[in-house]
This record gives sequence, structure tokens and C-alpha cells, in this order.
Amino acid sequence: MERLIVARMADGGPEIFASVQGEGVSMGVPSTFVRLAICNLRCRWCDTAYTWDWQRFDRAASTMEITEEEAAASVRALPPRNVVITGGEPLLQRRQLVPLVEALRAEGYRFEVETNGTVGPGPLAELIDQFNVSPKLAHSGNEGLRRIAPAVLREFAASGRAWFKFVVAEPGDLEEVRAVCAAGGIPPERVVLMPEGTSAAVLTARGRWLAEACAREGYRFSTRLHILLWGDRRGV
Ligand SMILES: Nc1nc2[nH]cc(C(=O)O)c2c(=O)[nH]1
Ligand code: SF4
Ligand SMILES: [Mg+2]
Repeated sequence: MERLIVARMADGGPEIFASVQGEGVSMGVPSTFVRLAICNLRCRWCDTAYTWDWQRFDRAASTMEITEEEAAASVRALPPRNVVITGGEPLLQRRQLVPLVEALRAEGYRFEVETNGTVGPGPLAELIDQFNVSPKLAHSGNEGLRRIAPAVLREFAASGRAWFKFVVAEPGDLEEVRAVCAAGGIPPERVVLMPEGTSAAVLTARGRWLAEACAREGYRFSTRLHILLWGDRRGV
């Protein structure tokens, strides 16, 4: 029986919740989110640092281990049939995720994975319908860490199952987006640009010039719908 390290909610239960997909090409799709713990990067604006930052958060209070059966039961208890596995960096637990994904796929569930693009899909390559790959730009911090892995990006790009979602903070970031796309073999029609921000005011201000840049350059635009609707809260 595989065990998964997941984020823990204030009520003591795992962070598995129903909402609508708030980011990327399936924005608005009713989805059940499964938030795994642990990340290999350290983005300075990370909005889920409680899944990995044990300087700032108590590990025992912020995370928990559950079995694949417990995770499956939590997903089945909620209405959506689209499941978004996120984190942290969920592909650090790609091997442990296989039985959960296989069991639910056999029951008709569809799967998306949110990933930072530094870890390949491995045994999940054919089991996940959609990878939302979000390579991290220089403004994420991550000094000394490998935030861009060109071979991994190329593997995702070649899979035909990946979309590439860049978090953009200022107009100058677009130059870097182009460079990462060139390194990873990513075509513009698979790129989604999303403003960085955890408030409606920041998302609106940055979204305005970013959407105009998308219209010019042939990228898709995404806002962060769950932040606009509910603010920077957990479990939404
Ligand atoms: N509604 C909603 N949509 C999301 N899309 C990606 C999320 C994430 O945290 O990875 C997320 C999230 O936390 N909530
Ligand atoms: S890759 Fe994602 S989870 Fe990891 S630190 Fe960056 S924003 Fe946070
Ligand atoms: Mg989030």
C-alpha cells in the first residue's frame, strides 16, 4: 500500500477539496484538488510554503501521510470527476501516485498535474491527461537550485499532454519566457502567461498589460480565478 505525503488542513484532514480549476487552460472546470507536500524549489513568492518550508511552518502540523486508499476515498466523496494533483512538487511522489491514479482512472476520473517542470512524469507519463508545467523564472529566487531543466521541458513538450504556464511579474520577464521556450522546445500555442499575485488588485493591474502582451505574441492568458473569487485562502 503506497503512502502519500500530503498537506494537512487546520481540521486535521488532508488538503483534498472541490473547487473550480482557477489557473490555465482548464480554468473553470469543476475539479477536486489533491495537494501533496514537499518541493525541490524555494520560490520567494510561493503561496503554499507550508508544504515545504520547515523554517516557517511546523512540519507535523502542516503535513500528514495517508494511504492511496484514503486519498481515493476522499476524492470519491467529492462531486468533480476532474482531479488536479498539485503541491508542493507532486512529481517528487510520482511512483507513489501510480496506484491512486490507476484506480480512479478505471472509474472514469480525468487527471491533471501541476508541476514546476524540473521532474519528469516517469511512470505517470501515460496516466495523466494534462500536465500544467510551470517553469520558474529568475524572479522566483531559487539561487543555486536547478529551476530550469531543458531535457525535462523537452520531454513534456514532446508528450503532447503539456501546457506551459509562466508566472509573470513584470514586462521584462517576457524575454526570459522566450529563452525558456527556446531551450525547452515549447511552441507559443502551448504557452499560458499568468500574472504573479495573491490579491485581486495585483492580478488586475498586472493582468492588463500581460493580456495585451499575449494578444501581441500569440500566448494564452490566464488569471488566477480562485484568488479573484475567494482571496489567498486554503482549500479553495
Ligand atoms: N481553485 C484552484 N485552482 C488551482 N489551480 C492550481 C492550483 C494550485 O495551487 O496549484 C489551484 C488552487 O489551489 N485552487
Ligand atoms: S515550485 Fe511551486 S510549490 Fe515549489 S516553491 Fe515554487 S511555487 Fe512553491
Ligand atoms: Mg496555488
